Amino acid sequence: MRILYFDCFSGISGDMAVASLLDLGVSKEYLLNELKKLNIDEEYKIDIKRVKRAGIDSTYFDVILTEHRHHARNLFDIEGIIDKSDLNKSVKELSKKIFKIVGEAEAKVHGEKLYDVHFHEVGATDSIIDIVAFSICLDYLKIDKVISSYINTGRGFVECEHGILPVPAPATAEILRGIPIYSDEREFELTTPTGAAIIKAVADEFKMDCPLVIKNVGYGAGKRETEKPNVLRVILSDDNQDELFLIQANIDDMTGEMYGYLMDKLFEAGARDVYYTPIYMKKNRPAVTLNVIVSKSMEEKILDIIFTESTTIGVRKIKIDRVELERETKTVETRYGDVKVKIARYKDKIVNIKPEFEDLKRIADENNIPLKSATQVKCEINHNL
Ligand SMILES: O=C([S-])c1cc(C(=O)S)c[n+]([C@@H]2O[C@H](COP(=O)(O)O)[C@@H](O)[C@H]2O)c1
Ligand code: NI
Repeated sequence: MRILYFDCFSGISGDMAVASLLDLGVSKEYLLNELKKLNIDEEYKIDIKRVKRAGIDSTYFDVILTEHRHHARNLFDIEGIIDKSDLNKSVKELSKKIFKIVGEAEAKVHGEKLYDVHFHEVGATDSIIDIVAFSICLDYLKIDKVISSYINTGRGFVECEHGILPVPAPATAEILRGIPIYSDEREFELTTPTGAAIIKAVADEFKMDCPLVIKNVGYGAGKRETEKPNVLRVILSDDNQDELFLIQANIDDMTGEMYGYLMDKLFEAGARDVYYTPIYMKKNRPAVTLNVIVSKSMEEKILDIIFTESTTIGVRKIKIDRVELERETKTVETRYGDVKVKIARYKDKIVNIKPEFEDLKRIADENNIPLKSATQVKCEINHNL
């Protein structure tokens, strides 16, 4: 599984997000060629260079506006530019999802209707390029899961076209509802509305202590130099090449509460799977087999938990092989909103299309409809794919 972890200890902005993915290895030429598909070349130039932030060599990405004409574009105009382009479907969907998050927050903060919000003068082109560039880079990396740290927003005040705003800026605060945030002593805006919308749109989870097998690390520079490194760090974790083991133990002397706790701990520590099977052991004792599937790099951490949190004094370890289908995750628009869908292929043919259960659950809750009805969007998904 390819996991991308966003380490937002100095926050996240649109520029930093794009820069971090370029630093991770996305082809610069590929990104620039894809961006041409937006057909707004005459409005901007792109500056990509290497800079140091508190001694860390990082990639810097900036959009320089070449026109001083004001493009007071609303969400409808921006969706039109994206839809008319030859960008691929996933890039279009993700770009529109991010823009909608920014638009909804601006609408809420300024008390306007979503499609009445005007993305501001300079902001429009800049945000279009940041958001679409990010979507192109993420699509290029073919990531299975995105995890983010808690978000450092910065603190103090920021001056922008509105005048002076508190940090996090009102739109940023609105976007980050429900997401864990914090700030340190730095009196700057570390997370911008665009950065917040990007992370909200793509992160499947927000957690600080995350087991990762580091394959590659990228650093995207923030605009200003601060004492602490003002960079967004991204970590690519890919344990697909890792050897896999099935660890088993037969246990007849634990309580149900202990089994529940043990399973939570094992998943948190990075087990690929944990399951219990009921068995009868020696002396006719009803008991349980603990089964844990784990990659070699996580094995020690998992054994530490088994031996401290269960009563077993030994385990069996079996090396296992897997046959995995090629898979990709797409976001599909439905009448109830966006749903993530996992598509699996066998010999180049689609053999399975599965909407994320969590998204169906959200649809059922938000629309106050039975889960059974939410699962009926499957037909719509097949049609819109
Ligand atoms: O232009 C507008 S409406 C605007 C609104 C807000 C609100 O919080 S409301 C904040 N800002 C500030 O503009 C810059 C640019 O942000 P990007 O996300 O476009 O990079 C940033 O300082 C925002 O806080 C602008
Ligand atoms: Ni605003």
